Amino acid sequence: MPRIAYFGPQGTFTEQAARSLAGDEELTPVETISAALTSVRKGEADAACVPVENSVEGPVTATLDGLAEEAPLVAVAEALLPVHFSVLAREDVETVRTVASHPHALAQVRLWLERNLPEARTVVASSTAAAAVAVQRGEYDAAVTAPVAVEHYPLRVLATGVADVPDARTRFLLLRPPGRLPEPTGADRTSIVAAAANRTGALAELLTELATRGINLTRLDARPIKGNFGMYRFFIDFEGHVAEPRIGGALAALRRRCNNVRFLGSHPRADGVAATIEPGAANDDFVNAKAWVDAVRRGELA
Ligand SMILES: O=C(O)C(=O)Cc1ccccc1
Repeated sequence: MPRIAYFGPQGTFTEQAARSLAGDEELTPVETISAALTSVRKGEADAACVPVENSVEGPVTATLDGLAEEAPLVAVAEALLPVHFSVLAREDVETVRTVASHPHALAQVRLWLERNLPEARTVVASSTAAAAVAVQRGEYDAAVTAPVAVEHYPLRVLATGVADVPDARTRFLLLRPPGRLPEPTGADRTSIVAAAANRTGALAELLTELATRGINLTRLDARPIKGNFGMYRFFIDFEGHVAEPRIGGALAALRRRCNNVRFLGSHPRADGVAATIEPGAANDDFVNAKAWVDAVRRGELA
């Protein structure tokens, strides 16, 4: 049976995302984002489900770095989950002195913790569910978890629906080895990672290639290139699908201009928001303009 490795253990937000993206695949929890990517690269799993960004803390750096290096993987689908947390504690705990969770979860409940558990020191865990496991084992007093965690880890529920930012969301990717791309839908996202040349204006030139083709960006993150102090690679998401002429043209231009470009996928957006098409930037505009140039080259038009 095909298998999806997800960032676990059981009861993470990523498991929820993987369930929403899975068909008949079996879901297998793994301990880290990097282990999920590795299991696909080794052929132990057919796909990996990992978080990529959230609206409070921004990028999930383990995912970005993991996609820029080693064998290429491409995103074929995404899920967008509203994120609010439960706080779970062991039955025997009277005063919560330690509260564990994934760093992105701790960042999203900082104010709530200050107000409601002022004596608690925060401790970073590999995931929200790993924090619940550690609480069960007696390592910490409480965990900030996904709402489903309590079904796997029977702890005392101190609070539910906890979120400093009410509309917080996290986006998750389903990643596979390169293969057939999802069909374009008109509401797609394309992702790349590129290392701009180290000279004045290089990033501006790269972005101009997108802007002049009427391509709307949805995310831009810089990450250091390890072992190369001061050098960065840029993760760029934008509206559209590589099958569309304006996106294909932009990727070709980036390939010419950048030291390194890696295609990270074109797939339907989870929110279904259709691409903004600027005047002159629709598929037909590109196709017709190319047909005109071809005719000029054949000597048929002036
Ligand atoms: O630890 C988890 O449950 C995850 O899936 C990562 C995460 C952490 C915080 C918010 C959303 C996703």
